[in-house]
Amino acid sequence: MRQQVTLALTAGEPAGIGPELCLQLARDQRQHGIVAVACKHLLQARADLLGLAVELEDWQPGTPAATAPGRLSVLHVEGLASTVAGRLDPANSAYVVETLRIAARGCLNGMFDGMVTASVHKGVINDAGINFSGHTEFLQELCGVERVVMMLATEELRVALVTTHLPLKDVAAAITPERLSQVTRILDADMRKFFGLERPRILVAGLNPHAGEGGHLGREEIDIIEPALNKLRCEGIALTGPLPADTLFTPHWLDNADAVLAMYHDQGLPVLKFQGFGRAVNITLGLPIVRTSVDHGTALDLAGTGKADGGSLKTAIRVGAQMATSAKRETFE
Ligand SMILES: NC(=O)c1ccc[n+]([C@@H]2O[C@H](COP(=O)([O-])OP(=O)(O)OC[C@H]3O[C@@H](n4cnc5c(N)ncnc54)[C@H](O)[C@@H]3O)[C@@H](O)[C@H]2O)c1
Ligand SMILES: N[C@H](C(=O)O)[C@H](O)COP(=O)(O)O
Repeated sequence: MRQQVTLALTAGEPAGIGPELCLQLARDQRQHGIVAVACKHLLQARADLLGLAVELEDWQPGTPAATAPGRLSVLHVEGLASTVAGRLDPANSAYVVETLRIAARGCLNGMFDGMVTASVHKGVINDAGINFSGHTEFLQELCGVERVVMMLATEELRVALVTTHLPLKDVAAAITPERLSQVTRILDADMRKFFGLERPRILVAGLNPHAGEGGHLGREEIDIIEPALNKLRCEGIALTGPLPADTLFTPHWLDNADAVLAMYHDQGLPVLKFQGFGRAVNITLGLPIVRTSVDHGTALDLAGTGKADGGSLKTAIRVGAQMATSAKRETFE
């Protein structure tokens, strides 16, 4: 019998905290079917290291995933070279990327209702000669869509980004009318689709200090951002901005908004992580599949200690299941 929602959970970087967070999760009763897409020897080795009594069960597509405490369904992925907690090994990188590919393809072909990702280490994947800037960009390419949007969210704040994993020196050139329009439309549409907002109210940050100070501190607001926002307003999207980013994240603005659209990674994410690190979710909008993730990285310093906090993974699973349920409802309506 097929469960209501079955999520693929990729365990991420083998040397990081991902494998143990998957095991920690399996200690409790789960509401949704969760299938760890990972090497079962890695999970067993980490369970042994931490003394976690979790029974790993081979999962067969089309069957219910384990939800009982102490049991975890696993879709085994071959190719792991080493399993030492805290020590990166480029020889593991192809395996890591393969877990993502299997989970994403499983979502595209209906085997899974969505995927939740533990963190990967972008550096070691690139060290292995694989061009990889993040799950977000990888899934955009795998799913064959032109644009996706990274959004991190807590219960109180949602922050989406116009640009993602880009060197700061390249950000200004990437803020084009076309990108701004695509990102804003995706943000508006997916907040309606997945979060039930009838007309999401979006605050848009400027790029330059003080949103350009009338052109004296940069012209991107006047030449690119304002004209693009004006066109989008004519489509019915509720936009405020461009606002100075330093004062945008204050109750005056946030109390009457549903999301913030920041121009670049470290304009928006430090605020979100200061507000809710450890309980936030990273969501990829604009994909034909549901994908959520944790708000933290591989935390190599904690791997193998059992001290990593699983709060964000729980949020990622809860939000992923909620989005998958909304997507299914839309399909059947
Ligand atoms: N979703 C993802 O795949 C993802 C997200 C962010 C960063 N990363 C990657 O992770 C790697 C390391 O990044 P970083 O060092 O900037 O960030 P990090 O989140 O791994 O670590 C930052 C600090 O937070 C702590 N921390 C992180 N997760 C924690 C948890 N669950 N419980 C308790 N403490 C926790 C760490 O111990 C460290 O002190 C990089 O390669 C980065 O690209 C991946
Ligand atoms: N920007 C994300 C964060 O800071 O949490 C992180 O790098 C993960 O990105 P992907 O989901 O694209 O791997």
